[in-house]
Amino acid sequence: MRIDVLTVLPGLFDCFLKEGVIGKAISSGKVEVKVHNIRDFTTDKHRVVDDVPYGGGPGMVLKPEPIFRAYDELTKEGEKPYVLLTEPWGEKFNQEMAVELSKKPRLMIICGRYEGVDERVKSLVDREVSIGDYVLTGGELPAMVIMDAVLRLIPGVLGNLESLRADSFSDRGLLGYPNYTRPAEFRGMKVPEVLLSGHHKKIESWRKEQSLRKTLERRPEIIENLKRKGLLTKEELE
Ligand SMILES: CC(C)N1CCN(Cc2ccc(Cn3ccc4ccc(-c5n[nH]c(N)c5C#N)cc43)cc2)CC1
Repeated sequence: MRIDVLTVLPGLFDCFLKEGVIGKAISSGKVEVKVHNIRDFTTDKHRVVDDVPYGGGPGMVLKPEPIFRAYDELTKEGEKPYVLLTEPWGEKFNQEMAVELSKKPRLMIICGRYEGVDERVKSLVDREVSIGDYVLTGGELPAMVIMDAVLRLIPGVLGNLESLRADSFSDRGLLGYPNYTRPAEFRGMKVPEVLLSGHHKKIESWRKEQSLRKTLERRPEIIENLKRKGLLTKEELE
């Protein structure tokens, strides 16, 4: 998969693209992520990317020309990307969308800033996406959240962890089971006996039960949604 990111703050992506699972996936060539500074697609001496809003109002708006120039330049060759725009009021990003996006061969993520982008930029956009009902200062962190959730689903990115994942709980949006590691007792708090038993079938069913119980307690709508889609097995429903 290739992802092109358009932003006026490219430096925000430096650590994200170098460290951890995502950093390894990029350095090993499993995925390609290119971050482009929208300013590099301006033509004036001052490299202006924003302007005051028509009709008045606070703040500045990202101009359409540099973004369109970037899009035209980056789509001259190769497959046309599926274009996302991060927006405070976009469609809510979730695991289902991450799975769908992970199947696209090429994505482009346009990161807004200031009061957002000129409305005409949306003629390039396939999906306006929000990562949640809270207000951030720009679209770069949402772009990293989206890329993280999508790229971890690309085969080979998680390495051997993929094969260890018996049932893709998290990929169905279920909350995770409790994790423990050594020591077996810490400040009087013991690791559940079943996890020390070495009985894999019992461990697996304990983890499944814990995940379903936690999801039912904290996010019952996820269970209802999976029920409606027939994505819960008979024993999971008991
Ligand atoms: C009247 C006047 C005082 N109001 C001022 C606030 N305006 C709304 C407003 C609010 C914030 C921003 C900052 N911003 C710029 C581009 C951009 C992209 C994504 C997000 C974003 N925030 N939260 C998410 N989940 C997001 C995602 N994905 C935020 C962004 C831009 C715009 C509404 C008008």
